[in-house]
Amino acid sequence: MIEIRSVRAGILKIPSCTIHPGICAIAGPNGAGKTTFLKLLSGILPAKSGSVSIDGKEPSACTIGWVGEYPDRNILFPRVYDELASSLRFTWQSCESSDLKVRKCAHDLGITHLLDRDIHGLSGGELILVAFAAACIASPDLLILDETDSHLDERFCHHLEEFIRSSGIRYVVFSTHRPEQMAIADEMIRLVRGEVAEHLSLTEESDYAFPDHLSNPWFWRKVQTELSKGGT
Ligand SMILES: Nc1ncnc2c1ncn2[C@@H]1O[C@H](COP(=O)(O)OP(=O)(O)OP(=O)(O)O)[C@@H](O)[C@H]1O
Repeated sequence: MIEIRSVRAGILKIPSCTIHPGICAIAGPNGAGKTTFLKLLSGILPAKSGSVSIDGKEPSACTIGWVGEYPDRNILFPRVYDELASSLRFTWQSCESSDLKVRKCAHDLGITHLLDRDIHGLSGGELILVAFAAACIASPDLLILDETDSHLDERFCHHLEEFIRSSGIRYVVFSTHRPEQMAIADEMIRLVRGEVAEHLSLTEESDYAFPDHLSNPWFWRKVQTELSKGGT
């Protein structure tokens, strides 16, 4: 579990919050504290008081993958292939093993055609996919996606859940403004002015009342289920 206890950090005031293994969506209006919350989980932002632990360890002792809205700021290598292989370079694995991992991940994400491209010529969405692949290849304990979906098309967003679930990454926490994206999560936390206004499971329908069906993650869950069955 990810346990947050009596935390104050930046705008955040969180008495207690537990995130379970799986996919967790962070929702809330602009300035509510979503990115701050993600920084807290990743250890980038230390808590002024209280504690954060991931399976009993401090975030700094865990492998954290972070993909932001503008990943070009964190990309180190000019060629896509080298960026994807970067996290494997110092892990004592053979070049063959590292090459296989890079090519499998690129294949699974549908970005094999980008492997020899220069990072600087990529579109915003392609950059996100490359940063996402590089983060996943490192097998993080926690993968954080901060509003990455704002650059991604519907086809990829739909594919994202399948990829994440087959990746074996224990915790994925992402922020989004899109209810149809929240629908891929197992649980959702809604922040308002730095506080947890709601924290609910999306695997069991509750009596939570979303104002209308288009802002209701369960509505989108049903749409996705129908689409995956080939319905209309
Ligand atoms: N380094 C900082 N120094 C001062 N204030 C900050 C800092 N980082 C964030 N804030 C403030 O904390 C609040 C929450 O910011 P945060 O980026 O976490 O919001 P958010 O929910 O991710 O917003 P958005 O949906 O607009 O991206 C905002 O009012 C922001 O101005």
